[in-house]
Amino acid sequence: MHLLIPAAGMGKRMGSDRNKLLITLLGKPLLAWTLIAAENAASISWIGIIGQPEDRSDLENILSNIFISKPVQFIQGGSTRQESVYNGLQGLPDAAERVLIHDGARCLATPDLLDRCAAILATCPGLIAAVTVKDTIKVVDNTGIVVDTPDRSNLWAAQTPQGFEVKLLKACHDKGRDLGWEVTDDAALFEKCSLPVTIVPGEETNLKITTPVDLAIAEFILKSRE
Ligand SMILES: Nc1ccn([C@@H]2O[C@H](COP(=O)(O)OP(=O)(O)OP(=O)(O)O)[C@@H](O)[C@H]2O)c(=O)n1
Ligand SMILES: C[C@](O)(CO)[C@H](O)COP(=O)(O)O
Repeated sequence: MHLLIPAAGMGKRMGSDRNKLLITLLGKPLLAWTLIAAENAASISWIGIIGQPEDRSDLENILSNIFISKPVQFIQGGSTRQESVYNGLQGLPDAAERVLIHDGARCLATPDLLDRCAAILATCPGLIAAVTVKDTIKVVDNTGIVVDTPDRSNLWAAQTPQGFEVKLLKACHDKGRDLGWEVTDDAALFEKCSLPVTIVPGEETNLKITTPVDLAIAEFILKSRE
């Protein structure tokens, strides 16, 4: 299975002055943890790291300090996650029929989650790892008044990995670019094209490192795995 890792963001919400994936977490750059999970996932045979050119030497440095036995390709990122994944899809080898996409920032995902997604992707055109929402969610209008409380049993929080048939996802990205769709994940493009996206139970610990508090939680989770 081919794996694309979007790693070309900035980390504005982290308040960082450089790509947050280069921040050290328990002795290793954040992205190293994501790459180690990919290395340990038996189903993954090829890794595409989507990064910004200015981070290239730091990303190469990360690779030289961990053991990765699988072929790794660098692909230039774009100005949004959507654009980065678009570039990633163009950088896939021609032989890639299906692809998993996993955020570099979700560095706590386990190899088991990647392998489960890869196995299920053999049976469906698109999938998304997700977890049920624990809080009661409110819909609020622009004056700050609650207007709705959706039924929680239908709500899932999106994670990555997300996986797709490459031909279909490429067509969805092309359509999205033509029509000016702006989305935060690839499953949303599939949905907008009326293609089915299967839910795969994700992991509660598979958080996206977004703000400084996430770093502290991630460190706690990694320590508990030692
Ligand atoms: N132009 C971009 C923006 C984001 N990403 C990647 O997409 C994933 C999810 O994005 P997010 O957590 O929002 O990362 P940032 O864009 O870095 O964060 P922020 O929105 O706070 O700036 C991350 O692994 C990030 O590196 C990317 O490849 N290219
Ligand atoms: C793809 C994603 O990680 C799913 O939760 C997420 O949508 C990335 O973008 P966000 O803007 O940081 O939510």
